[in-house]
Amino acid sequence: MKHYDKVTPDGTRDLLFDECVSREEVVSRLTAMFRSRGYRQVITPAIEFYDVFGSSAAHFPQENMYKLSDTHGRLMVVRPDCTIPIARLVATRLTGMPMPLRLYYCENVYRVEHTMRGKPSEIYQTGVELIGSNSLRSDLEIVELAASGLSDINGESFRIELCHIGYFKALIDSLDAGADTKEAIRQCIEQKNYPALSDLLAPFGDSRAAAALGYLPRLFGGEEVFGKAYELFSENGALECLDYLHGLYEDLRQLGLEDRVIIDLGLVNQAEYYTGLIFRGYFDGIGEPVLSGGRYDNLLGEFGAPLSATGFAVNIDPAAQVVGEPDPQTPDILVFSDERHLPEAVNYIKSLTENGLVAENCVYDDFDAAADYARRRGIRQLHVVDDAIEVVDVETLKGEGAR
Ligand SMILES: N[C@@H](Cc1c[nH]c[nH+]1)C(=O)O
Repeated sequence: MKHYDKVTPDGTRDLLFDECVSREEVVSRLTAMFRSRGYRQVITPAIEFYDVFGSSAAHFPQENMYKLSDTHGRLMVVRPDCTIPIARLVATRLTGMPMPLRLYYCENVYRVEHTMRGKPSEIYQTGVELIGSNSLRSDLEIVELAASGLSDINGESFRIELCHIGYFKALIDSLDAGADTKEAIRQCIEQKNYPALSDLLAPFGDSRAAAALGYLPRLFGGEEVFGKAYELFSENGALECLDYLHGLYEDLRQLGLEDRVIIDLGLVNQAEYYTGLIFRGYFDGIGEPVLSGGRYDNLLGEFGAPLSATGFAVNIDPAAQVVGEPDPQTPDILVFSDERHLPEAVNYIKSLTENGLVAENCVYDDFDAAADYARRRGIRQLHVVDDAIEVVDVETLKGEGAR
């Protein structure tokens, strides 16, 4: 029988020292920013009933969720997303609160990764949800907050791609095709698979919607994208969606974000709860998105509380790659004592740490072993607690009365 006792499950990994520090750094910068804008933290369980994710609307395909059963045999999932449990939480416990609600979270999500491309299944995210407002103001707040957060981590080296899913919906709804074909078209647009897309659209001849869908992956860039998109298709609600996105883009330009924000009308994410704005954030040199978000005005209604909402989540690990070399976490002092002075040594460590130093307790009984450990660990000072404190410089092993 094959044993799996020395490996971690597919898509997961252990994180060591510096990686933990970089993670914490990203989380603390972002969450401090969220709090400074009035967002408050919530924590939802890591496991939820399957029905939360898999009921009528089924925003996540069941094959992408980790499942287990509880003691009553009921089907559970390990949360694949934070936004859906927050919709459940708000709808069941917070509808009496003054709206809008500003919530943030910092949690792992788990998504089964079938591609075998080494993508993670366990994704640590921090994000915000602004619930109870359907105005442009709230989308502007959210996109600006995303930009401020990315800039706080990586200066000017980021970009945000913006889309309005309503434009795609207007096009696809104008096409006389079955649900499977529509989903196949969406996937080709998302993956910018031009040959397969034109094959799928060929049966629709010279329909304007089909022509616009074929062009969608190329509707990418700045202001000029709007001109082209209006020209390609403006019926069936498309005009209103483009106007909305255009207004938002103008406001972001006035905020000085013109060079950071890109319009990408081909951004047709899989998470089907988006109803309006969709956006993604990238860092220069990091291939995967570090941030994703958008407006979801129907999700809370599925839980019985018809409230509009918008938000985003940052994937911490790709973001942590850019925060720079963390502090090597070497203690300042190793504190050594003989057995008779153990309590004094413990108190001495406490007094050092109260003064902002990092002091480690030595577990060895003999001085040479302590000095050897300090050298290997890069600790420069060894403090020997006896009737008095003796300070020994580890590099030279010289000090007052060094032996
Ligand atoms: N939950 C989404 C991000 C999001 C937050 N709010 C809205 N969208 C994701 O993981 O991609």
